[in-house]
Amino acid sequence: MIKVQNLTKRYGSHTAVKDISFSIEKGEIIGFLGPNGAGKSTTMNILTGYLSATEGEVEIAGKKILEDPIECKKHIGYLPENPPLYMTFTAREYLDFVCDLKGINKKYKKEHIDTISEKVGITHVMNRLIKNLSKGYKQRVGLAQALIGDPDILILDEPTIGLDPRQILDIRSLIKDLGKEHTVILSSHILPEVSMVCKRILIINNGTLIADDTPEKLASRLSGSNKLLLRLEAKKEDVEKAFSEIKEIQNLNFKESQEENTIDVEVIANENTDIRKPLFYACANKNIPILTMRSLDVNLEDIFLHLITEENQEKEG
Ligand SMILES: Nc1ncnc2c1ncn2[C@@H]1O[C@H](COP(=O)(O)OP(=O)(O)OP(=O)(O)O)[C@@H](O)[C@H]1O
Repeated sequence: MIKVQNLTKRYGSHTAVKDISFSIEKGEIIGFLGPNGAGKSTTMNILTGYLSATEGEVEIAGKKILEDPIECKKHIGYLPENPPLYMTFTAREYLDFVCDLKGINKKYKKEHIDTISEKVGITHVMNRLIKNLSKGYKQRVGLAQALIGDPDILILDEPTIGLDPRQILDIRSLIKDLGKEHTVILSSHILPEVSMVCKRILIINNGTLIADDTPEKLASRLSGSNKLLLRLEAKKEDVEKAFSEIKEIQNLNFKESQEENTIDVEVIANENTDIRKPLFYACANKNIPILTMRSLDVNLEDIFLHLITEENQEKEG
């Protein structure tokens, strides 16, 4: 659906995006992450045809954006960081205007606007002036604007910035729903947001793509192992004895537990092994009750900081 090849963007002598390549298949929800100034907005603006690249190519649905910009733009709905809303218009007037800009047939305009406003939950504010809407509703109108013309790709730049916690939850769940019918690229520096909504993550730092993977794979790449936390009703020596036969275990870290007669143990196992069953049988053989067994996942924040620090250190090195 989207193919980016060797994309570079220079502003004068400053290179904002350096030789980035990736492709996105139909129906994917991609998180585009990076610290401030990393090059996210520049990349998005090139994908949407607002900026031209210094070098490299962008293909949308098989067409090159430089050769066929109008055809490419028909596939894209864009919600910029600051949605281009006209404050003195009502929501309906504004969406009507966007329909005209996008060349929607007059006959279907009303029906199209009604369908979209229902989808983004603004039906009851359609006749209110945009300037009088809350920030959350303004953002919904911005999303409705992006959906006009039924584009198959949605590019959303920091869609929850400046919203209150309730509005953030609402917009996130709306984006998740939209992801069922659209290919979505979501730029954000809010890590939980990306891990909640996206199946694949691209991380950009200093204009360079430093990661492109699922949140789970990024996590295991960071830890290089997998960790489980167990609470067992046993003594440390008995646990050590019970687990001594399991070859995949790299390390055991014992911790004091809050519950009487129990012990917490962090089990670190080899990468790509699932040792839950061997642990269960080892405990069952020694009559050790398992009170808790859970994965200790590395969170996205850890991954992000690790990759960015690693990259910056390599550069300095
Ligand atoms: N028009 C411009 N002229 C010169 N430099 C620019 C211009 N636009 C962006 N830059 C620079 O290019 C780099 C990348 O900027 P960009 O806005 O793409 O980053 P970003 O990842 O979107 O950051 P943020 O999260 O802060 O929006 C930054 O160093 C920025 O200062």
